[in-house]
Amino acid sequence: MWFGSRITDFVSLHRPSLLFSSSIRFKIKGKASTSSLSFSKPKDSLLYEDCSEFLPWLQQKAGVEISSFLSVGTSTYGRSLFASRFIQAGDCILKVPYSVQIAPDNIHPDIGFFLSDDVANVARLALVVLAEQKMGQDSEWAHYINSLPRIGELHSTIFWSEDELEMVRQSAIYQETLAHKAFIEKEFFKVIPVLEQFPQKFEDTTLESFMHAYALVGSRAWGTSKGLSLIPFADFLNHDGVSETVLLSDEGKQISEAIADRDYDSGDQVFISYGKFSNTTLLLDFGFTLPCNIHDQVEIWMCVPQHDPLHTMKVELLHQHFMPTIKEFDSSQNSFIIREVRSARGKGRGIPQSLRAFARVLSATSLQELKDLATEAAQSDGRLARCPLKDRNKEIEAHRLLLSEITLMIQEYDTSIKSLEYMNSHTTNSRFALRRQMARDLLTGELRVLVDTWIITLLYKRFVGFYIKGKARVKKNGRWEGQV
Ligand SMILES: C[S@@+](CC[C@H](N)C(=O)[O-])C[C@H]1O[C@@H](n2cnc3c(N)ncnc32)[C@H](O)[C@@H]1O
Repeated sequence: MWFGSRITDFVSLHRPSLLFSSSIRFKIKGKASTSSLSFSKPKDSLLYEDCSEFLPWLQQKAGVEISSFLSVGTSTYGRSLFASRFIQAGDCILKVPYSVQIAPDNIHPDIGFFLSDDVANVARLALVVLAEQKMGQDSEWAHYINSLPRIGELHSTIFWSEDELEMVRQSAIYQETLAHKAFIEKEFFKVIPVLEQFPQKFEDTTLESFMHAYALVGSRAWGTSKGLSLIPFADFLNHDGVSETVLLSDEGKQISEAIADRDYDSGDQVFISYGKFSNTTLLLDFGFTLPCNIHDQVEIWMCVPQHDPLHTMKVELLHQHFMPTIKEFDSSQNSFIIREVRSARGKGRGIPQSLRAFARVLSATSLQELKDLATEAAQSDGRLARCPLKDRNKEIEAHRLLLSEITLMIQEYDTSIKSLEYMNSHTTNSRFALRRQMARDLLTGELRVLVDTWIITLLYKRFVGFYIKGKARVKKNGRWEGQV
């Protein structure tokens, strides 16, 4: 679906972990099949707060109408936008001019002068937020800045305590969180000279407040055609994993706008899609999870064991064929992302080819087999072990290795999820309870993907086994002989 040719660009909520991709675009695809997932809450469950001054303030600042369809309120997701009248699919529900968006170039030129080029846009925008916060009511953006979540109100795993993080140690998010925190810390050290140069603006800034501002930007700035921007009002829209509404950027008219993908009754909460994100991304970058996320995925680590007599040759072969290795851990380890398979016929993203290839290399027991794999790769497109092994028993062995790895992971995930149940089950700490629920959503989603993959791997292994039986049995003199 394409909403008019005058629209020049899609914009997407910025992903901090994709800091170096300047423009991230998400195409609108066919509607995903999760009709059971509905994010519209019953109207009486909404906690309306008086946010009625926000839109008139922004419209006055912009000098144009921004929306006649939406009003600002509060729901269980924090600040939210609601239909103030019936919305029909295709209606343009908001138009926010570039003039009332906050971009890195809003940074005061004197401050910008002292910033080194390698300070990324997220950090620059975080400095704008910090400077405006410091100005308090004197800020021209005070209405907006005051409406943003405060320290302690964000739930990205970068703000989780060590004990809380322990809940998700099983998931790739654990290492990603540590890496992301280290990255933000580096950005902080880069901007310290600027903070010291302008004490009147930044004297109270600490690593904690910088991280908060950084996470605010990361969870609500949009990658637009003019770079990264905070778009007041539009950033009150919450995420629905199956929504087809995205924020669009019209460079000609210098506005960002959103088109409703469905009908909404007056009073319904209106949603948008931040992108096709797994719970790992949602939790790390936005501080929330979906209970049943159709974009769930899991990272699986495979390694060539040190005790394998062909260890060195296998690692070398994998290197030669560009299998990425993670040097910080162990040069013989590889990580693979497994995504959910969405239909009984195996349509969608199941076991990645690279993972099967890795398992095939792993199952080799002689130098000759490795040489054969290298020759086969050289004779085809250069990629290693992309086709089933000619020796079916070897193919079965490769998938048996995969199965045992996945089985182990399933057991570990199961143990972690069970331990969440027993953990302070009567806790009165609502923040901990919320984070524990997020940990549960994350781990159960990843476990679901693992179980699906386990079934597919098992079926494949069985199928190859039947094939061998069929080949090996030969009818001689009217009688079946050979391997059964
Ligand atoms: C762009 S802001 C949306 C407005 C936000 N609710 C607020 O209070 O300002 C993104 C934040 O909204 C919240 N959020 C958005 N969609 C959500 C969802 N489906 N479930 C839970 N929280 C959500 C998360 O806290 C996220 O970091």
